[in-house]
Amino acid sequence: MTQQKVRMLEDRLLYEGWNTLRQLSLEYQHDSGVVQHLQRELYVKSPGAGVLLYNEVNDTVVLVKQFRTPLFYLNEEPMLVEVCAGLLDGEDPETAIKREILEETGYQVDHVDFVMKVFTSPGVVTEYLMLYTANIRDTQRIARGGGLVEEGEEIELIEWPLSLCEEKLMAGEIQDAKTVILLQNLLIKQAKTRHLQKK
Ligand SMILES: Nc1nc2c(ncn2[C@@H]2O[C@H](COP(=O)(O)OP(=O)(O)O[C@H]3O[C@H](CO)[C@@H](O)[C@H](O)[C@@H]3O)[C@@H](O)[C@H]2O)c(=O)[nH]1
Ligand SMILES: [Mg+2]
Repeated sequence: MTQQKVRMLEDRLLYEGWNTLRQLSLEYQHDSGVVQHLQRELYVKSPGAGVLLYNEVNDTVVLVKQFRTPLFYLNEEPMLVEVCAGLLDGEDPETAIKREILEETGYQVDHVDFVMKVFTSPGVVTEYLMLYTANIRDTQRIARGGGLVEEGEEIELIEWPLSLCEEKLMAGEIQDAKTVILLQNLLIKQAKTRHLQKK
């Protein structure tokens, strides 16, 4: 970017809690040369990581289901099915996601493959997610998982055949964006492999 296009006039703290709400005043220069004054609220939130756990032997995917407050607020079904994910908590993303996998699902995973970094809501929220896939086997499940009760977590494990995930994706029944991205990524990779094998 063109730092010269944008100049910070003020960065004001509106609220500091679990996350931080700020208000930026900016001077923004359009390509036409017109300079405009913008005020933008910003929810400053630490980054996270998410992982698609794929069991190649069973051809299944392990997902988590948990209560999500924003959906409750919107009067939507608040128990959301997602890939395992968590906040980085100051750790490097790979260490953080391996810890989350164990805490939430009970699987011990030594290797994860990086897929992509995505900004989850770039108009308002600073959050980005580091997304991974990991191959798991039944024998790697060394604990119950379920999340940290002392932090208010109650996580149900779900193991769905990949074919069922695909059906749900196509029916628009997977509502969490990081989960949609990772499932589509796996399905595209598998389709590409099949295509290459046919050649
Ligand atoms: N006290 C308090 N605790 C909170 C608050 N918000 C979240 N927590 C606690 O913070 C912990 C967060 O759990 P993680 O597993 O680390 O994160 P996550 O909620 O699964 O978030 C992941 O998915 C999100 C949704 O897609 C992502 O937004 C996030 O970056 C991350 O990837 C939970 O124990 C939750 O109760 C809050 O406002 N107050
Ligand atoms: Mg989590």
